[in-house]
Amino acid sequence: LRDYLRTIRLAFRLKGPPALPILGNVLTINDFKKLEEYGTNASQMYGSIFRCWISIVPFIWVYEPNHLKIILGSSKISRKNVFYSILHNFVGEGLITNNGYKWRKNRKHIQPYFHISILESYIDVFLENAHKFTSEFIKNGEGPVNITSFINRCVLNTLHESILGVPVDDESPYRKGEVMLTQRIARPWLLLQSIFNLTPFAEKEYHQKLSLHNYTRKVLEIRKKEYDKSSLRCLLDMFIEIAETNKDFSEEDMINEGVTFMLAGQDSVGAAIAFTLFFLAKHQEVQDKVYEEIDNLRTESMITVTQLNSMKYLEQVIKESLRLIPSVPILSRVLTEDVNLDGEILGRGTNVFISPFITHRLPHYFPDPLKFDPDRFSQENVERMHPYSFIPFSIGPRNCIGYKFALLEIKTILSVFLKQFRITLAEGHENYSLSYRVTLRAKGGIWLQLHSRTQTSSTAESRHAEQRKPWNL
Ligand code: HEM
Repeated sequence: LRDYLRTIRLAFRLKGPPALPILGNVLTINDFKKLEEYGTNASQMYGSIFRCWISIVPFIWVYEPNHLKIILGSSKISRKNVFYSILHNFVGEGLITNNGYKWRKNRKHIQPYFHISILESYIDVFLENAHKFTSEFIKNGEGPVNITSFINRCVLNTLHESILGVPVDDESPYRKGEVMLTQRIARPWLLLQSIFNLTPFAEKEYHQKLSLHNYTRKVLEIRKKEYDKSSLRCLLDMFIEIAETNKDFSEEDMINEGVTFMLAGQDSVGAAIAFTLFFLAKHQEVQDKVYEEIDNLRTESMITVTQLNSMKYLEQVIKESLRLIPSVPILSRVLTEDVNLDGEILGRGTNVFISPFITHRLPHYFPDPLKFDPDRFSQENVERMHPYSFIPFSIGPRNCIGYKFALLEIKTILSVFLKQFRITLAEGHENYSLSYRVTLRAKGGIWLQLHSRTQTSSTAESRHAEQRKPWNL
């Protein structure tokens, strides 16, 4: 109670958007235009921190890189808060939602499997799915096309094979699924589990979780039967290897983490690819430079980590796109110690929102912040950048474990696709409007016009598929 009263006193002193009695600011969560406006102008409107109210609970928004260094730089200062416990209902208890010993133990076990030398083994899967994705348009014409659902399907297939080790089938519950978190925040009485349990949403969520977990359990059984230590094919195989030597990594851990990785790597990557394509279609001169970089690569049958790492300009473009539209625009934490942010004391127990979206638009770190300019990420500019000013994958001990995986995947898909097609924006779709459900997305999708770069529609996909071993389910 004392911690709560301290935060209330702080919240009354700080500036923030106008709030309704009892509801506070929760209605804004479905007002994407307002969210975008606050996100873009926060520092000019409110200074270096501001408050909002989720019903009667104050949340403090923190976005200055020096403040983020204090909060995200150490796992002792903050922990994941009640919103992540709500996500337990969806993803189960995995790296994203856990705190303390459970999180530390699993992160330590899994981290080595995200070393670049191991990620290399996924590149075949990335490449095959990149060719499948691209060949859909070779077969079906050049548009205009809403590219979003094609990207999402490609990303789902890629994850299914690299995390679970099996291709997507009709039974896969990962094809659908809906996070209830934002709906619950918009109706804060649903944040009380006992009330939420009385609603049909609770039952839907329960069945969703059950099917995700049951399906993953079934796949794990298959992987166990096929397990061959000398050729680990997917992340579940690696989990089996961890469990062999670590008694504290149980079957439940494998399932919870399997579900977590499947959900963490989908919409985040899908949004990053879709928005990067949008910006490339809008900025032809940038697209030309990317094409120049990938033109020399022979991506038909193989691609290596070295080649992917050599695509420096493409990486700058992806980063600039993630700066403007970070797939995960808001994180949340509760402080476990008092912190002093330039003279403002945030007490233990204070809930904070951390917003990559706001940080990435701070004009004192990114001049002319709304301008799409990949040169911000040239090597010399990056050397001068505050390390906590660009945080699409978060930063510190709880950063995204999958960020290298994501960058390799995104680069593979984009380079194969852009080698085949020049893209422009479809008529009438020159702008996007944002919507938000834990990740950002383009309302109505991203519409592109495709222009084939080669007249001979080489069936690179089939050539590549011939070289890969078939999946033996
Ligand atoms: C563009 C793509 C991606 C973006 C922008 C992204 C962003 C993030 C962010 C911001 C966090 C921190 C979340 C928080 O603190 O609440 C995070 C955590 C995480 N991400 Fe990603 N992610 C991406 C792709 C992936 C992929 C492909 C995977 C898995 C293959 C993945 C797995 C995870 C996991 C397991 C965590 C929790 C890590 C921990 O707390 O130890 N992510 N990601």
